[in-house]
Amino acid sequence: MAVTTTPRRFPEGFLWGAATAAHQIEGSPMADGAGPSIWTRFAHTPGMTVNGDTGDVACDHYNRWKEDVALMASLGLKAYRFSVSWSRILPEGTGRVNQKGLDFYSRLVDELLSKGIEPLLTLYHWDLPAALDDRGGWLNRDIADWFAEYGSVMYRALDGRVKKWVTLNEPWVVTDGGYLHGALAPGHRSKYETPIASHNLMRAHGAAVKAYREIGKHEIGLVVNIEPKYAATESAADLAATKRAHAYMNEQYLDPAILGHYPPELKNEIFGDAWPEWADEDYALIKQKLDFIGINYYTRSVTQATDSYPLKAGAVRQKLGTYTETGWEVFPQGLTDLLVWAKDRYGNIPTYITENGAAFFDPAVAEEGRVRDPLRMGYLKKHLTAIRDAIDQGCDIRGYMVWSLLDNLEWSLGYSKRFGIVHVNYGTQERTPKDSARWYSKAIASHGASI
Ligand SMILES: N=[N+]=NCCCCNC(=O)[C@@H]1[C@H]2[C@H](O)[C@@H](O)[C@H](O)[C@@H](CO)[C@@H]12
Repeated sequence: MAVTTTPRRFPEGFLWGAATAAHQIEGSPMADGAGPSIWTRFAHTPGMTVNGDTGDVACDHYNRWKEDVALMASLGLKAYRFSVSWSRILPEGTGRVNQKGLDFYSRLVDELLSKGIEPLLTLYHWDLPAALDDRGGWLNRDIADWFAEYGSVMYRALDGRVKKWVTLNEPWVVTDGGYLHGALAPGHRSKYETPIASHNLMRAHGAAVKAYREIGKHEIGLVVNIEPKYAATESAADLAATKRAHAYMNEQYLDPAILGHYPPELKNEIFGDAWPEWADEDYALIKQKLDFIGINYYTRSVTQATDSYPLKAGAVRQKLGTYTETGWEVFPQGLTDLLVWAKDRYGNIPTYITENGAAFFDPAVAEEGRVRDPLRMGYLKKHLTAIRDAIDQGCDIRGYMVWSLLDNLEWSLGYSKRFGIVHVNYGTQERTPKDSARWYSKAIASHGASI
């Protein structure tokens, strides 16, 4: 008997797109009256990035935005997730608006819409205006008002043309990288600053959502990077470490945003006396109704007890695992597990996979103009299948944004890691769609049936 398999189709209206971030692709950080960001400063500080790489040129998207939108259209993208550089809009972070900065994003949005590509706009993707960092940045409680002011400028300018807004990209990485371990801008290393920065990020998120409800008429959400933690053994120590790691990365941001409280492990088992007592009005500000959440998924972590500070937990490399160029295990089942966990904990809020992708060593562009990246194609296939499985288990997944459209500046790792489905020759700025881009185009055109 012939076995008929229904095509692995995705829900009607599933939003197929790709994601980038301002500082990673735009270049020209100081053009047209923009102010410096903490990443302009950090990357120009000797030793902070691989090879001293900076965002001064990047993918020159600030000048090539029109051709990049044409490229997105040629791939059949239905959506494009990008971020706005706060210091292009408000060079001092607050007060004076730089109209030329606003005009850049207005033109970009109009071009996207003219090609039938839906814009998803992230207000904050790590590039804080340096002028605000000089005033304490995420350590200054006033930043909730500064961020709401910036958001309001953007809402008034673009709401309606932009119908899906994101306040923050990955508050966990901003805090863990920028304030605890110092690998990311502004490069602090303080157990005491970390909870304060994290809490102010969430207060700012709440203030920006509140401001949106006054001005906007569409949708706004929060994007988090979460990563399933699996205990390395059933020992009490490893189980406790796994619980701490899960609370610290996966619950720390969605819990206050949606449930109105932090996981108790943060104070009781991780930060201790470094965890301040927060006022009730802070929790009320943070807990604002969200229209959607964005989940950025890259990998899992098999977790054991370690003497790491202050988490006392760490990942165990899997002997039989497959790893990407950034040292992350390829584990698509983790995405299914995580989406089901989020559905059960947070009430099946409409969810977008706002980032998913991998850096593999890509060959140079072949003479016939091809870039063969079978490992990336396999990664995308497996993770889209994992999303299908989560949908079959009742998760309300509305779309998928591959990270990333273009090879780009991988923060402190500079240009040494390539996540793009489109290859960028940084010398000539030539874009070459990789095999994974061709594969992704087919997946979009077939609503996932070709996966
Ligand atoms: N172990 N381990 N864990 C993996 C933890 C992942 C944390 N990094 C991210 O999620 C960043 C996100 C960022 O938005 C983008 O701007 C970055 O370019 C990508 C790629 O790095 C990802």
